[in-house]
Amino acid sequence: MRFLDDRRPSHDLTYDDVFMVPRRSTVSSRYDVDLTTHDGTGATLPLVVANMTAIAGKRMAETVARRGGIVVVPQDIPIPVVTDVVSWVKRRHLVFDTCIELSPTQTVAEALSLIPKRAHRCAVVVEDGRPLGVLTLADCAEVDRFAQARDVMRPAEVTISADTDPRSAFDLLDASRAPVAVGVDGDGRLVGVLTRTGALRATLYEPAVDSTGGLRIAAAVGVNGDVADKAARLLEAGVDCLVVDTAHGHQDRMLEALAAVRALSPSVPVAAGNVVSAEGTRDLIEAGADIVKVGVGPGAMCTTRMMTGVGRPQFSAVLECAAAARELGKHVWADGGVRHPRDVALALAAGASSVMIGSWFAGTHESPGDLVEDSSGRSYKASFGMASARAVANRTSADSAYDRARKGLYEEGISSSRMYLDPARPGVEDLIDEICSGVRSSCTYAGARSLEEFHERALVGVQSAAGFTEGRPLATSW
Ligand SMILES: NC(=O)C1=CN([C@@H]2O[C@H](COP(=O)(O)OP(=O)(O)OC[C@H]3O[C@@H](n4cnc5c(N)ncnc54)[C@H](OP(=O)(O)O)[C@@H]3O)[C@@H](O)[C@H]2O)C=CC1
Ligand SMILES: Nc1nc2c(ncn2[C@@H]2O[C@H](COP(=O)(O)O)[C@@H](O)[C@H]2O)c(=O)[nH]1
Ligand SMILES: [K+]
Repeated sequence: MRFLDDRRPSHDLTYDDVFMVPRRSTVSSRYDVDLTTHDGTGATLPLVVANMTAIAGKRMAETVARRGGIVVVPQDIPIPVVTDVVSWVKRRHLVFDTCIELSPTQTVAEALSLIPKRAHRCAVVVEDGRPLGVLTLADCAEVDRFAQARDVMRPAEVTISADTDPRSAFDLLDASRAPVAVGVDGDGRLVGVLTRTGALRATLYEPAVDSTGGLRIAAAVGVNGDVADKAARLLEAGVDCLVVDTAHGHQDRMLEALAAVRALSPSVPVAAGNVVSAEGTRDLIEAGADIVKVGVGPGAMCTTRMMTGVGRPQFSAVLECAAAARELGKHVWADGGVRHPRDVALALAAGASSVMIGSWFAGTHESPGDLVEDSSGRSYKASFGMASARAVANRTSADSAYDRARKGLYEEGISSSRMYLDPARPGVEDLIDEICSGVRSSCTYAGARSLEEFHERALVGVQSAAGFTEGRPLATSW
């Protein structure tokens, strides 16, 4: 990456402060751009979902890995639960979504509480593992809440073998009025469902899979307690990347935790953070990190900068840390503060191998929380930061009352935030589509076919607040 006219600014910058200048290009299609990251995580997209309890659950993990990204399960989840989640995610189908299954006698009331948990907006009525029909929200409208699924369901108009190629599935769905294709195995047992858009996506994205063909997933450990034991159990569970995470990553306890993890000789990459300086990056790499997580204070749920004055504008932090990591043959993830596809593109231009996203994905069907409606009928999910009073209370629930009270005094995150679903993009895959379109297009403007070429060719300038505002679209007239 170069600054325009080699004018490197004397002050630090964040994403909104910068823009990219188009360059002469030989890339004639956005589909010619390869978004694979080469940081050893095996992701085919440069997207990592942040280890936040309100965001990174098993449904998110399945959905994101199917499109090529990777989800980090938070350190606050008990390890036996993480073990179950890892094995569940690895058993998911690579094309079909896992769907909600209802027995024929379950009620419409139950269906209505379950269907909003899936972006494909339906459930499958199943008997002895075989699909009987499909139930959508429309089928449940104006029906007695105690009516049974078998009396309200519609027949599965498109039932296909789970090894049907996605392009044929797309054509079948396009020619029908069915909301989903129901996928079955050779014995006619339910495998999952596929929407028309899902079939399209299956032709465009490549799932992030391990050597045995299971979807990839990462998990985090903190720096407290017996880090080596927790890390060993997560590796045993089969995680594809281990993340050692604490607010202030450039501290002795982190360096000791990394040494303990490295002593296990993990065969998967180890990520660690957070830091915002070249010195911090080098120290973490020297202690054993393959990937350094960069970002102090940019997160949407984060109050660190207001509480402490500590942090660093994220674009400069990523640029400096990525350069330091590259000198040592290692990588950085740009963690936090990403709200638009442009922010992802700029972090990659600055040299990040991947971009970590939390809150943006909180307001989607796939985040773990229940969908709630506000007084005006808009749907949202509740979210919270991992250093918020809510998360600290959860993390310290086994401590004595005194210790909990002591720890409860330190809060650096928001405990309750409403993340509204975008009606046009209510699923995480809709957001991934939007991000990938933006980033592919950024790469072609820079004349790059890969993320490495993008970093090499990106030409970045500094803009005023008015420059940023000029780039925003206008919803109504002046
Ligand atoms: N990227 C960011 O800007 C930030 C991210 N977070 C996220 O919140 C989650 C919880 O992190 P964390 O609070 O580190 O929790 P941890 O459970 O990992 O605990 C951190 C430990 O380090 C000690 N510590 C020393 N200095 C600090 C410091 N400046 N901030 C916090 N702890 C410190 C604490 O001891 P003692 O309590 O005795 O001081 C505590 O025992 C993580 O997921 C982290 O990534 C949190 C804040 C900022
Ligand atoms: N200071 C705090 N930082 C937090 C907290 N919870 C999470 N985080 C950090 O934010 C990113 C995600 O950023 P986002 O803008 O995409 O939401 C996450 O990975 C952490 O580094 C918190 O409570 N306090
Ligand atoms: K913030």
